[in-house]
Amino acid sequence: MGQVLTGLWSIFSFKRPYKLLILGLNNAGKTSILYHLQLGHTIQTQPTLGGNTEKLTITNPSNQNTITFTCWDLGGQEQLRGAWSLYYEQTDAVLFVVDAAEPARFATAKTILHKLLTEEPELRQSILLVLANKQDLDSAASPAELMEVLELGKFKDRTWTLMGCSAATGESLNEAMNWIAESLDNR
Ligand SMILES: Nc1nc2c(ncn2[C@@H]2O[C@H](COP(=O)(O)OP(=O)(O)OP(=O)(O)O)[C@@H](O)[C@H]2O)c(=O)[nH]1
Ligand SMILES: [Mg+2]
Repeated sequence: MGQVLTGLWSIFSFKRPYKLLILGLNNAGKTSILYHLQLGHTIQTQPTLGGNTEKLTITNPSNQNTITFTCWDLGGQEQLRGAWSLYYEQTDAVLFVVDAAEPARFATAKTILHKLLTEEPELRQSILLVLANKQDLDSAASPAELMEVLELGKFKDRTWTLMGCSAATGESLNEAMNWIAESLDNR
């Protein structure tokens, strides 16, 4: 009887996988991050021309819930960014990746990120995690520096955070996914 009830409960409490969109300028490290999360090690990447989609399953550390994500990693080259909006529908979380070692492109990254936050109705309910990637490089800006440059503090109505990470070493990638899982579970 207990098993039947548990089975029925799992049917009625079924949740669709969360949709995670991985965006950012080309060369930021989006694909490297996705596959490090999935495979647990660094892979060699090519610029993404369409998109990569992968399923990720993680355990929310605060309540041990198993959470499944459908992840979409889109190409960040300028001529490809116009197609991003085709993927916005029902996005639960945006992972916006910045190459922290390329200050010359911080202003462009900021413009694009602010546009996503202010001009895209389909992303209004999405939580946001900004990753300051390539922290393994000495020249990388710190998360605190990038926080200032990107001026995220003014987005008071949005659940967001910014973390440093490295797809080369795997530093902080699991913590990043844990933050997303906890934030979505608490929504
Ligand atoms: N040192 C270092 N290199 C990285 C890191 N993450 C990515 N890279 C390198 O940066 C380059 C671009 O990485 P990708 O993951 O392909 O970047 P992307 O954001 O997917 O780029 P597009 O697909 O063109 O949008 C590759 O040479 C990666 O090996 C990192 O954390 N540290
Ligand atoms: Mg890519």
